[in-house]
Amino acid sequence: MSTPVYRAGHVAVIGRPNVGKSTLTNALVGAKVSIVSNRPQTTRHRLLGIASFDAGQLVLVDTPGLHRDQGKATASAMHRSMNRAARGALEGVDAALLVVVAGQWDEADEFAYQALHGARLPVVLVVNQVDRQKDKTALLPYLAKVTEGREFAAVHPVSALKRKGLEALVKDVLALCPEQPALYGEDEITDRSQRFLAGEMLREQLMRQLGKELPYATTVEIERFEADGALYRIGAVIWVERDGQKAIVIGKGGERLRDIGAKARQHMERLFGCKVFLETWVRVRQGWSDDEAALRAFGYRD
Ligand SMILES: Nc1nc2c(ncn2[C@@H]2O[C@H](COP(=O)(O)OP(=O)(O)OP(=O)(O)O)[C@@H](O)[C@H]2O)c(=O)[nH]1
Repeated sequence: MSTPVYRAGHVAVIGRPNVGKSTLTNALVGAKVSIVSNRPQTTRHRLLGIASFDAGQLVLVDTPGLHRDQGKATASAMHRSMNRAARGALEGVDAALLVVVAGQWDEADEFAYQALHGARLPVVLVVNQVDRQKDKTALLPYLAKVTEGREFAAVHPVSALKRKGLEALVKDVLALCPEQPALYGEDEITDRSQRFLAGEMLREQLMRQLGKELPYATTVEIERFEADGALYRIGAVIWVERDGQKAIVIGKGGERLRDIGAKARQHMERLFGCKVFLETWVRVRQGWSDDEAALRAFGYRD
């Protein structure tokens, strides 16, 4: 009897906001949550989660270079920069999951597809949220339309929320990964990595929601990270350099910071699988980026 093949690889999870990337990642990672972020990661990839199966391991990564700019680039400028950006961002990635919402295909979906295609990476189309489609007969024509003239290594209608269709998806994605041993241990979950991840999730929301307005010298420090039964109490400081920047992050009536915190908390709860009580403060520390001690405190130096 031949030994079963074990495959492992890095898989980019790409898609516009709210399509269900986090839900999908979490569903794939499953109960055996083994999120590791204290290992050095290439700056190009941000680790989302590690999904381990009998037949292999998928290291799910986000590739920040692939997100469409919030600004209004012209189509041609966008196309010019796209392939270059995609190639860089996707270095070391074995396959990509392009997540879309069943029944929808808009400009942002097309942008992501073109970027992935330009990088010559196998793209698996994940048609998510099929459970929300009332008219089940609409799925086939939709699939025919989106696959026409586009190349996908596989197409999988799924419901990340209801965990439907994931087994077949995993099988096809693993098939695109090289035969090699697991890249990470299955039980590397530690408070430290969760603490680190909490900071990353807040940082991600700052980037997403502030875009170009995000002051360059912004950093996140997790001051407090306590597990209180099934509740995590997390206190985070967002450091900026000037009062004006503080006002930008906080927004009118504190609305912006509230939105940023709410979304970050939602992601933390999903990834950690428990309730999170998140408190955030914006503090000003002048010239912190020049200050060696401050950089050390924020984890920028050993
Ligand atoms: N009905 C249904 N809802 C889903 C499914 N997948 C995700 N959702 C919901 O869609 C919303 C967005 O899901 P997320 O996983 O946060 O989406 P995301 O792509 O990670 O969003 P960003 O972080 O903003 O990019 C949440 O309310 C999810 O519960 C699904 O398969 N079915």
